[in-house]
Amino acid sequence: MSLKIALLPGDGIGPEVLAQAVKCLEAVEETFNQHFIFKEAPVGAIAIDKKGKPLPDATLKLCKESDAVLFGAIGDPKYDNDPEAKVRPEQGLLQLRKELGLFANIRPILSHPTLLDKSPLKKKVVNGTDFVIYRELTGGIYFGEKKLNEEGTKASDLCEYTEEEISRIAHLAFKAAKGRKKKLTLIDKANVLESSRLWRKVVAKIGESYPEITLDFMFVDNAAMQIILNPKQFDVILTENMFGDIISDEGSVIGGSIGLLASASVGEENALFEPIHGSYPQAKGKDIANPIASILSAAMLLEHFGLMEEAWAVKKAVDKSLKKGIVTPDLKANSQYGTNQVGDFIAHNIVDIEDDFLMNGENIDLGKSTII
Ligand SMILES: NC(=O)C1=CN([C@@H]2O[C@H](COP(=O)(O)OP(=O)(O)OC[C@H]3O[C@@H](n4cnc5c(N)ncnc54)[C@H](O)[C@@H]3O)[C@@H](O)[C@H]2O)C=CC1
Ligand SMILES: CC(C)CC(=O)C(=O)O
Ligand SMILES: [Mg+2]
Repeated sequence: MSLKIALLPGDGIGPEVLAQAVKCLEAVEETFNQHFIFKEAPVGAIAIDKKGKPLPDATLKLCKESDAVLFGAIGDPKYDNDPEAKVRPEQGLLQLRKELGLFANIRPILSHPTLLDKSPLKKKVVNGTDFVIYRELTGGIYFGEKKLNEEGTKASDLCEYTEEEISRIAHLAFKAAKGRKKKLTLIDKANVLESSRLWRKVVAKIGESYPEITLDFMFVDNAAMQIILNPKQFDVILTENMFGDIISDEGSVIGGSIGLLASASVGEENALFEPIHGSYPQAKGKDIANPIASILSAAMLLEHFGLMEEAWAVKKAVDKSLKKGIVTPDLKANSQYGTNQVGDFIAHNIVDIEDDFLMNGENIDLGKSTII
């Protein structure tokens, strides 16, 4: 298979972690005889500096012409610390999601057996956690009308949803639940927000056509507590844009580091893969950022195109780095391994699935994920 992949490194640690994902895809090319055509383009703060806007036209064009986008991260303190800034790196990512129609952001949250002591939560609480968040990505408060009065003393952001926007992601989430533990939890704030009441109504109606799925509802404030008290109760979580953003960072505490969590953003025609973390500017250029979230995002890209053996090989190599302790300092204080070394180790361990089977006699189950 030949795939055109747009690489958008972005800002901060984005370029460093994305480079490790590319190394792994190059190892997949060599090992499995696949062909990837990589083309790179600026986005975020670097694009504002170079081209005057966070999503230059040529970057958007490249993404539209590619089979998939592999994204690093965007964001820079010079904008975060300037409330008056007229243009912001984050607008580039939001515009890209909208333009590509990426309405569903899929964020798997898993505990890893060798990392149970990395979570501040009790081992018995996190052990066996395996849920996935379906976060609506192109609607809600991040995209609603923004207002600031002339005096600069009153501001508002509108949260709007249509039945259609809710329904298309709800169907994806119900279908995902069918292949999992058959439970779907809608997280909302329907006791207060009109938009959440529409979510409940639409999702309950759609649930009638998925009778095998147990549907329940949870208010987001309670959910924020339940995710760290009893994460194993969840299977598929469906939620709106901002709630999904917040609870997924919270969920990363279960796995031991946000530097492990990958995501896929999908729509009717396009797909983008990115870590859930941001540009972690404090770590830029220090070779300490965990590249695994980016590498596992590349594995999700492979899965998206049905390259299951290839994705499995990447995840297996990630597993090996975790088991052997070849990890960045977020997972092992004073670790001697940096972003690049971890990336090299994982890339070198992407081996042909048949060889691995013969060497280790392992019972390989391609349908079962290790980290993602
Ligand atoms: N998708 C994106 O590109 C996103 C961009 N951002 C932007 O990123 C910038 C920084 O935002 P923050 O709130 O500090 O979030 P962040 O996710 O960049 O960092 C928060 C904390 O998470 C940890 N962390 C993040 N990535 C890591 C990695 N790969 N390895 C190890 N530890 C890691 C670090 O402890 C860091 O202090 C802002 O400008 C923000 O707007 C934030 C979230 C998502
Ligand atoms: C920076 C935001 C636009 C995005 C974000 O925090 C996320 O998608 O997790
Ligand atoms: Mg976020």
